[in-house]
Amino acid sequence: MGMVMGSERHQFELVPAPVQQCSIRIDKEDIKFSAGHFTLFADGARERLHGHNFKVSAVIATRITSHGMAFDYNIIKRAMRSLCEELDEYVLIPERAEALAISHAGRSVVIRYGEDEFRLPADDVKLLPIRNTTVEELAIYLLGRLVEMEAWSARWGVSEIALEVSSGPGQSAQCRWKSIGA
Ligand SMILES: Nc1nc2c(c(=O)[nH]1)N=C([C@H](O)[C@H](O)COP(=O)(O)OP(=O)(O)OP(=O)(O)O)CN2
Repeated sequence: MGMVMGSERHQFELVPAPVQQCSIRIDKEDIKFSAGHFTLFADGARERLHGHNFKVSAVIATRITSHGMAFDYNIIKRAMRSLCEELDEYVLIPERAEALAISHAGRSVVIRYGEDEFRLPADDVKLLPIRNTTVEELAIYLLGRLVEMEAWSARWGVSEIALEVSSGPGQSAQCRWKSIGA
C-alpha cells in the first residue's frame, strides 16, 4: 500500500516505482595502506620523503536484482583490501615521472631527481605506472586495477565506480569509471 495523498476527492496513491538503481558505498577504516612517497611539484620542487596512511573508499552504482540485493559487496571489499595490501609498507615511486631517473644497482633501486639521489632496497620499493605519487594518480591507478579485476558491468550491472584515495583526514581525490554496457 503506497502513501495516500491529495484531497478527499482526488486521493491518489504514491506507489514507489520498483527501485532498480542504487549505490553501494565501501568506506571502511581498515581499507588503507601505509606508504612512503614524495610529491613532485610543477615548479620543480620536491617534498622530502615521508609517509601517510592512505585510505581507499568507493561508491558503486549498480542495479538491485529481484532478489532484493545488488552484488555481494564482500567481493569489492576483498578486491580493495587486496589492492591495498599490494601497496602497504612500500615506498611508492612514480615510474612515469619524466623528471625521475630510475635504475637498478644490485639489490637496490636508485632514484635520481636533479642533484638528489635515493638508493633504496628493491624490496622496499614499489614502482607504479603513475606520473606522480599523488592521491589523484593513486586513485586513477587503483580504480584501473579494480576495474581489471572484475567484469563489473557484465556480471552485476555496475554502471559506475567512483574510487577515492585520501592521504589524511579531509584531503583526497576521487576518480570515476563508467561502464559502456550497463
Ligand atoms: N593535488 C595534490 N596536492 C598535494 C598532494 C596530492 O596528493 N595531491 N600531496 C601533497 C603532499 O603529499 C603532502 O604530504 C600532503 O600531505 P599533508 O598535507 O602534509 O598531510 P597532513 O595530513 O600532514 O595535512 P596537514 O594539513 O599538514 O595536517 C601536497 N599536495
